[in-house]
Amino acid sequence: MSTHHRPAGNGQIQFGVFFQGVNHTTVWKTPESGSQTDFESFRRVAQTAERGLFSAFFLGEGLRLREHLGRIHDLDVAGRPDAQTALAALAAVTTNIGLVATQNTTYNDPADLAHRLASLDLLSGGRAAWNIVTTDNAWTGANFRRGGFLKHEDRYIRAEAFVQTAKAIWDSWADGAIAGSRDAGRWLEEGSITPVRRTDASFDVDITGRLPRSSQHHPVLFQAGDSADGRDFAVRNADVIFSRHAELEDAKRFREDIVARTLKAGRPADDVKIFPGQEFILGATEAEAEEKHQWVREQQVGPETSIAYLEQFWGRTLTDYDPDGPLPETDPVVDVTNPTRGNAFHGASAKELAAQWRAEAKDKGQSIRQFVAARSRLNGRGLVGSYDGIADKLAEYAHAGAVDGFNITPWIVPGGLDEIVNELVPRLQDRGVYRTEYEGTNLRENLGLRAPLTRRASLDGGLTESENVA
Ligand SMILES: Cc1cc2nc3c(=O)[nH]c(=O)nc-3n(C[C@H](O)[C@H](O)[C@H](O)COP(=O)(O)O)c2cc1C
Repeated sequence: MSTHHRPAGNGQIQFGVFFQGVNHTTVWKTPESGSQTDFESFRRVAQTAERGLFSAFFLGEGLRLREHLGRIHDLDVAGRPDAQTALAALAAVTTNIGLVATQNTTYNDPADLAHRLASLDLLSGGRAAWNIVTTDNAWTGANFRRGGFLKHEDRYIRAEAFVQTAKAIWDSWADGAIAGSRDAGRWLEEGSITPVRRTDASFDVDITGRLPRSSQHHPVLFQAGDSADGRDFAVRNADVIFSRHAELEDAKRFREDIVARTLKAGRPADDVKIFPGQEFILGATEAEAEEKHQWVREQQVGPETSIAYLEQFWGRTLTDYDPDGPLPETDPVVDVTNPTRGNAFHGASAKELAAQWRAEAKDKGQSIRQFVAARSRLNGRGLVGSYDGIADKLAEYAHAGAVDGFNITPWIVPGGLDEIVNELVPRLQDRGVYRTEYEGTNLRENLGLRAPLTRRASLDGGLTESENVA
């Protein structure tokens, strides 16, 4: 792949916060841990993020409780409030931070979702964003009699049609749709709302948008999904990618791939921003951070969690195995690891994977628990170090143009951002790689985005020359 592009980043790092709600990557069992359903947790994280000039507060989505071997998974917290409801409440107690709702295109309907997102956008003063996902959990499909679980390729076909329809709904009100004067007799200018009629394999709709535009025209579009289909979908539709590629060299490779795809899609090289998820474990010194790191890993991967992790791949209960002993010698009872059950090894041979892991753990002298702690995806992504060391590291990311920001996954809620905002942010500002105030009044401006794709021709007469440079 070509490497001649100038870095797509602008030499700055922004932060978002990913309030995970449910996941074993948040430590929920210490006295400092809050509740994942208490509004106070959301409020405190969002307001701390805003004090730290974060661009976005981000919520995931799960439409059904997580399941494991046919049971509800409850080794960590279960249940979380609807993202848009939580964000609407947060809009009232924040003023600048963007409010990002993860919502899937497989089980929702465009007319309904587009309206709810536009409502959040208007009511928050142009701060809403939609993180578009397709959802890979088959168990979610069981909730729905209609539009149940879809094959991977079909999910992206539906996603494309879904997003095009949502955009058409958002664009259906002309800029001057509302009559300027109360004496005009009618509230709306004649012909100012264009009906949306679309019939394709996924939808058959005939609707009109129900709201005028917000100051950022329509919600900002994030995307999370890492396959080739997912990446191509992102460069056709999204403003920002929420990626898994946080480690520096991996982030650079991912950026290159996305820049190439973005140019191919006819967009300027820097048009799609990249925010990988990232965990920060900080301390005043390296030694302090390392000690905290060990503690956090022990909390995240308890004995039962480490067994449950392996069970996903073995396809059977392994509770008779000692978490402090070696990996099971028996082979998995499934042939292929099943991507629809929520793990990350799509289609790998379960037996081969087990043999590989057994050898790896033996080689390193690791117990089940140590192996899983080392393997847990966030381990590869965690940045561990002193305040100054991590600030230097992030400046390196900024100068390399590897990312536009990080979506921080706090390992504890609600206090997990305090140290980042109090200690790390000022050091980044000293290094000139972090904002000292919000630049704009809406999320699109604060992320440094151009106008929405559907609005560019009408605003600019097409892409300007500077937008076209690669
Ligand atoms: C960083 C990241 C975060 C995600 N968050 C969610 C989520 O909150 N809810 C959800 O249903 N899917 C989520 N997904 C999964 C996507 O919906 C998608 O189904 C999955 O990545 C498979 O698509 P892919 O094959 O293109 O990667 C996330 C994916 C990524 C990469």
